[in-house]
Amino acid sequence: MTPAPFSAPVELPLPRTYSAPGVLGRIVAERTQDYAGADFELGKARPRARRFHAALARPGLQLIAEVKRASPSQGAIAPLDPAQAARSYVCGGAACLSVLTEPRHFGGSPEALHAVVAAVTVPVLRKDFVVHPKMLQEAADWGAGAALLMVSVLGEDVGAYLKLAHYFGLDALVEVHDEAELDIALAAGAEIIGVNNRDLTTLAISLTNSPRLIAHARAAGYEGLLVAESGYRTRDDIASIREVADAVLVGSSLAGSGDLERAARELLA
Ligand SMILES: O=C(O)c1ccccc1NCC(=O)[C@H](O)[C@H](O)COP(=O)(O)O
Repeated sequence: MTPAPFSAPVELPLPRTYSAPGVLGRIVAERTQDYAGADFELGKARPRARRFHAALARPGLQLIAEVKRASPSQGAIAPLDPAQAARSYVCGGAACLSVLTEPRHFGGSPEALHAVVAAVTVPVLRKDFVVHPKMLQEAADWGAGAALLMVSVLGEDVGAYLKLAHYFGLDALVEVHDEAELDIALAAGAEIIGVNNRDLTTLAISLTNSPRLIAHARAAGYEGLLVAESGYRTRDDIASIREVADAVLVGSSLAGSGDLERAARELLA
């Protein structure tokens, strides 16, 4: 695929304190503190390879398999070796990988991302709670092909973060949970929208959320890629999004399965 040239001048999002209710609010406050006063210089624009986008745009439902060792909803999931987990997921048919880099609640780390990028050739998403421009620069420096941007955290600032992700050569998975957030993602020009079934303030999951909002996005004329996220455990679970989503992002059920390659293959069968 020909790299897309970067043209627009970047509107740098000013680091500021974001807030959110519940568990999400606690994590966002911690990540804001982690990056307070971070050393950040914009530097040069980097070419966009759009490999993450291309991998998800292939025909059929694509799998983004997540390297997830723990979570607020499950506690400890599995003491995965990131590189080994990544190789197993790819052998099981994953098109892309998602790697958590948040350390306190998800057992993630920059090292996990480095290890995965070195172990496989498929594009890798940096999964974190982006609250500072430095986090996108790090994602690019660490070899990720994409970063997560959450509308529930960034609100209208997601547009500026999206442009910055592109400036750094990254694709962005812009995550929404309800209609209002979807409208913000659409207005921001998101090329890839993820619909989370998990309400991150209560941690409750509803598998009807993704198909509902995916239908809503398509009805609004959205032609970008749509990813269903969270709570999927079985082939039956993904039946409702198989024909409507471009990809499904799965973490806990694969990571905790004991046989990651087989679990990924069986989910996609
Ligand atoms: O997974 C959690 O408990 C969680 C809690 C608070 C904020 C975010 C959280 N998860 C992040 C994710 O988006 C999921 O890791 C991802 O969608 C995969 O979900 P699952 O397959 O249900 O592990």
